[in-house]
Formats: sequence, C-alpha cells, structure tokens
Amino acid sequence: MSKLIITDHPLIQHKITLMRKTDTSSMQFRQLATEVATLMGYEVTRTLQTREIEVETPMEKTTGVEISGKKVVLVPILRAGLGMVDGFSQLMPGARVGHIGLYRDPETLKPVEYYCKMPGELKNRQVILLDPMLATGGSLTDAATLLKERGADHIQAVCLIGAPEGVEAFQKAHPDIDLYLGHLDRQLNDHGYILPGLGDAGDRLFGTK
Ligand SMILES: O=P(O)(O)OC[C@H]1O[C@H](OP(=O)(O)OP(=O)(O)O)[C@H](O)[C@@H]1O
Ligand SMILES: O=c1cc[nH]c(=O)[nH]1
Ligand SMILES: [Mg+2]
Repeated sequence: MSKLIITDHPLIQHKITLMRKTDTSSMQFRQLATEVATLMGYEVTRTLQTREIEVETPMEKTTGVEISGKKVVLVPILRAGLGMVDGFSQLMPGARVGHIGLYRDPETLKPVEYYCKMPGELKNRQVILLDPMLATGGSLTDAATLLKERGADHIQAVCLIGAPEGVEAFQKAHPDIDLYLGHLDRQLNDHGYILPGLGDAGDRLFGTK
C-alpha cells in the first residue's frame, strides 16, 4: 500500500493558512505556492539515492555525499500544478519538466485531457507529479495512469491540499505511489470543491474566474 505523508511542518501550515484567505492576492498566492512547494520538496526528496564521493577541502581530503541514481522529472498538471514548479526547480535546477493538461468538467467532475508533453523516456526516472488540489482524485489518478502508460515506474504525487475522498480514490487506483499532502482537509462540497479548501487554485494563481 502506498504511504500518505502529511508534511505538517509549522511553516507549511502557516503558509497554507495564508493561501486559504480570500483577501490573499494572486501575487501573494503564487509566492506562497512556491514557498510551500519548496518546503514540501525537502520532504519529498528525502528518499533520493546518494553515494559517497572523495572531495578535497582546503584543509584535507574527505568523504562527501552526492545525489546519485534516477534523474528527476517534474510533472505539473496544468494549470494549477504550474504554481508548484518553481519551488521544486529551486531545489533541483537540473530536473526536466513534463506537462499534462487536464481540466475538470464542471458537470461530470471528470478530468478531460487536452495536452501532454514529456521529456523523453520516463522509465527509470523519479517522476514527481504536482497538483495543488486533490478533490475527487480524478485528475491525479488519470495523470498517474498516463505517466505509467508512458513508462514511468517510480512516481511520487504531491498536493498542497487533499480531501479524504480524493486520497481514498487515488490510493485505491495507485497503491504503489506515495502521496504527499501539505494538509488533509475535511470533505468535498456538492460541486466537488474542497472544504475548507482555498477555492479554485488555478483561478487564484492566475487571476482568472
Ligand atoms: O481531484 P479532482 O476532482 O480531479 O480536482 C482537482 C483538479 O481540479 C483543479 O484543476 P481544474 O480543473 O480547476 O483546472 P485548472 O488547473 O486549469 O484550473 C485542480 O488543479 C486539480 O487538477
Ligand atoms: O477545491 C478545489 C477543487 C478542485 N479544484 C480546485 O482548484 N479547488
Ligand atoms: Mg481550476
């Protein structure tokens, strides 16, 4: 069974609370999304493989550690996932970025795919799937399926806020993928929005309605 990791660091809780506020501007919201993503990235990358290397300091030779193993591919789900890319890229500037375009049909709440561009082969890469909101779970679940169809065999999923309904649906569909949340919220409303949530993350990031 996949792990559910709630990254409830005080700074993450504080910044998510600011993101929830109705009077937080798009500019502040974008900045906060980047900061929370960076902090979550610290936890998500904890499992990266390392190896020992010889280094020479001005004082003497010693043994250091460097990241080894799988190359990282960041995959934001458009649009809102874009708000998490800068935070992760700051930690891993060399990571490639693939994009999956999905929007949720407002009537059926089912995700509709409109774009997909991946940086080559996904097999044997560490793929980090990014979307701030996990509501019904349909979008994250379909995106992970699409990545697997394209060869991805090591995936982590990262969302700022999740609803219990979405967590359950995602873990049922992808029991092999660890899921990282900044906060687990209470429930969905009748329109599939997270409560208390923060509204529509894409609209808040980009100033649309
Ligand atoms: O778990 P789900 O029920 O699938 O809902 C979550 C999805 O809804 C939002 O995207 P949205 O459809 O609003 O697209 P946008 O990012 O372009 O605003 C959000 O960013 C997720 O991708
Ligand atoms: O609460 C929600 C649910 C889906 N998508 C969002 O952006 N917010
Ligand atoms: Mg949206």
